[in-house]
Amino acid sequence: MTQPIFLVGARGCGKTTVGVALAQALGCNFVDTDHYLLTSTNMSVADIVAQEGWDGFRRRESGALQSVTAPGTVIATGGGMVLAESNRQFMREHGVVIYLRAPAQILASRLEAFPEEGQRPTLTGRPITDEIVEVLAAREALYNQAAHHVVDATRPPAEIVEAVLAALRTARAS
Ligand SMILES: Nc1ncnc2c1ncn2[C@@H]1O[C@H](COP(=O)(O)OP(=O)(O)OP(=O)(O)O)[C@@H](O)[C@H]1O
Ligand SMILES: O=C(O)C1=C[C@@H](O)[C@@H](O)[C@H](O)C1
Ligand SMILES: [Mg+2]
Repeated sequence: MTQPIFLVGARGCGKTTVGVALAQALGCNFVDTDHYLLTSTNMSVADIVAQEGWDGFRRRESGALQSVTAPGTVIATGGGMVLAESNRQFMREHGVVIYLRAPAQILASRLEAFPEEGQRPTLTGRPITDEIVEVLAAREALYNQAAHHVVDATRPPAEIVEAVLAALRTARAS
């Protein structure tokens, strides 16, 4: 697999968790746009948003997407990467895009257990578990638009990796 693989989906769907395991299974590199921003700016998402607002963060994450995209790489994107049409188009044109889909209730329970507030500051001013319902409703169509494949992300990570590998095999065979 030389084409980059982009994982998209809401906060807590497992892009980072699954991405690490998928890269290992494929013998690929792994990068995470949120982690790339953290190390390249030395600021958390919350720091960037406090200094530059969400618009500033969105500009930086679009830049991060371009910087990390390379052959033989699994790329975990930030939950809002799909908001920009240019990012959706870039991912579809440069690689295979996988949407890890899970319902709001499951996302909320994962985020409640591991909030990581520095990396997931509130998007709406409401508590993270409340806002996930409205954020998912607003973005579901964008995740679907961006994706070449949609994978059920409610299962354990190892099973999700298997489902992604199966989707990639199907795509290669057709
Ligand atoms: N398939 C899964 N089953 C159970 N728990 C999971 C699964 N995937 C991820 N988790 C847990 O949910 C939390 C969020 O996962 P992760 O950080 O991978 O999500 P993410 O999609 O990268 O979120 P973000 O968009 O905020 O970066 C973590 O604590 C992780 O251990
Ligand atoms: O869903 C979102 O808009 C976000 C998800 C995280 O991955 C981070 O990129 C940031 O907290 C924004
Ligand atoms: Mg992540």
